[in-house]
Amino acid sequence: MTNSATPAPAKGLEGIIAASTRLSDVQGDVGKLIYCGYDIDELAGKVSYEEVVYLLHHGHLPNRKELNDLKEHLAAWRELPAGVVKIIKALPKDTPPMNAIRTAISALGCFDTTSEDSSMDSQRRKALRLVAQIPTVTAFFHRHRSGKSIVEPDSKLGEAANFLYMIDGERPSEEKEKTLDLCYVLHADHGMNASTFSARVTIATLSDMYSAITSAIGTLKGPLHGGANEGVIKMLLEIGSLDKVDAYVEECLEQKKKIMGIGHRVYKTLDPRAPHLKRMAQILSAKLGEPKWIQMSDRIAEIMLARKHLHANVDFYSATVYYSLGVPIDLFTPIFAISRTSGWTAHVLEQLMDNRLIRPQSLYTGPVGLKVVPVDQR
Ligand SMILES: CC(=O)SCCNC(=O)CCNC(=O)[C@H](O)C(C)(C)COP(=O)(O)OP(=O)(O)OC[C@H]1O[C@@H](n2cnc3c(N)ncnc32)[C@H](O)[C@@H]1OP(=O)(O)O
Ligand SMILES: O=C([O-])CC(=O)C(=O)O
Repeated sequence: MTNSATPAPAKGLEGIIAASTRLSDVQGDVGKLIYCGYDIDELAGKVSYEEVVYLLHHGHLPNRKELNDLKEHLAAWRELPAGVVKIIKALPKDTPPMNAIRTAISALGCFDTTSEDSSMDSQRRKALRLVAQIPTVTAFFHRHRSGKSIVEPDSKLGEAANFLYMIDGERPSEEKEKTLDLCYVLHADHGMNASTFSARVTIATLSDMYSAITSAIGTLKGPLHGGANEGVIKMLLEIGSLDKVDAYVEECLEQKKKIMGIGHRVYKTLDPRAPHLKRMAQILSAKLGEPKWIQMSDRIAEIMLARKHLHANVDFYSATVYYSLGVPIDLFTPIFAISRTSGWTAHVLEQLMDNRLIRPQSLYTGPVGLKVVPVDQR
């Protein structure tokens, strides 16, 4: 129901506070990101991804025993039901990995006999099990589509190392493992971003954990959200060299085409995750003898700041990090999803602890008072 006093909607829900959360605070005006009280700059390099998973799921950093228990659970829960492996192997090899992951996570719900158990103990178990299983799903699909045999998870390896092991079939170097671990830390949670909002909307109907995470994966996939990291590297490859950057960006601006990895709904200054990713990208690309990716990125960022007052976001430099690690381009967004599963599941648990259906209003702008004309007279 609307009338002339109804306020216009905030397009894209910009500026609307849709939920309270103790999980993360995105301070867009000053470019700060806080996880449960800790500044991302304080966490980066000091804690592992597993510690962040614990922080998000429990609200405090784990002590040694709590961390060891969490790692044991994660390692024990990585395996997939045979039925889900069968589904993954039946998927077309050329389907985008994000579609395969979305389907497999949904299928996991069908094979979990506790899927509809809404007790908080069961929800917590499912949350952590999904954090453990999404890397396996991703790696199994990748091996399947590459025509290679599946590599079973190695319970002796941590989350980052095990994922790299499952996709490559060999244990990663310490540098590779540490780099991916820090990427996971940086991507774990981010306030009421679109995919987290999807997860919360889904669980708020008292649906199940698998449905909520399936919704989130489908939302993260888009190029305006998590899918932008793949767009960034495709753009860099298309441009090809530093001397072609200016003309490329100018043409995009003229044609009102978006530059991937630039701009953010909340940050009006630099995304605080970007400098960490840029540092990693600089080190890795220099080692590979390919500094051009970072030089091109820097030039794009410089032009976009000068011309549009827009800054680089998390996806801008993560693209060069993953590319330099040798990760296939269409696994960039899945890596984001793997890490963000910790945040999504934490938000689902938080929503369930103080739930109310999420159901905003819409402003009707269509015609009124129409009369039905019989079908053959239309
Ligand atoms: C993990 C993440 O999700 S981080 C974001 C990842 N997404 C991307 O990197 C995709 C590129 N960026 C964008 O599309 C946007 O900046 C978003 C989606 C991130 C934020 O969008 P919004 O807050 O809705 O801003 P909106 O799209 O309305 O843009 C506002 C203005 O800035 C411009 N703009 C915003 N981002 C860009 C960009 N990347 N390239 C060129 N222009 C841009 C728009 O064209 C628009 O200009 P106009 O007012 O002259 O028409
Ligand atoms: O918060 C957002 O809108 C997007 C983002 O940076 C994220 O999800 O990490």
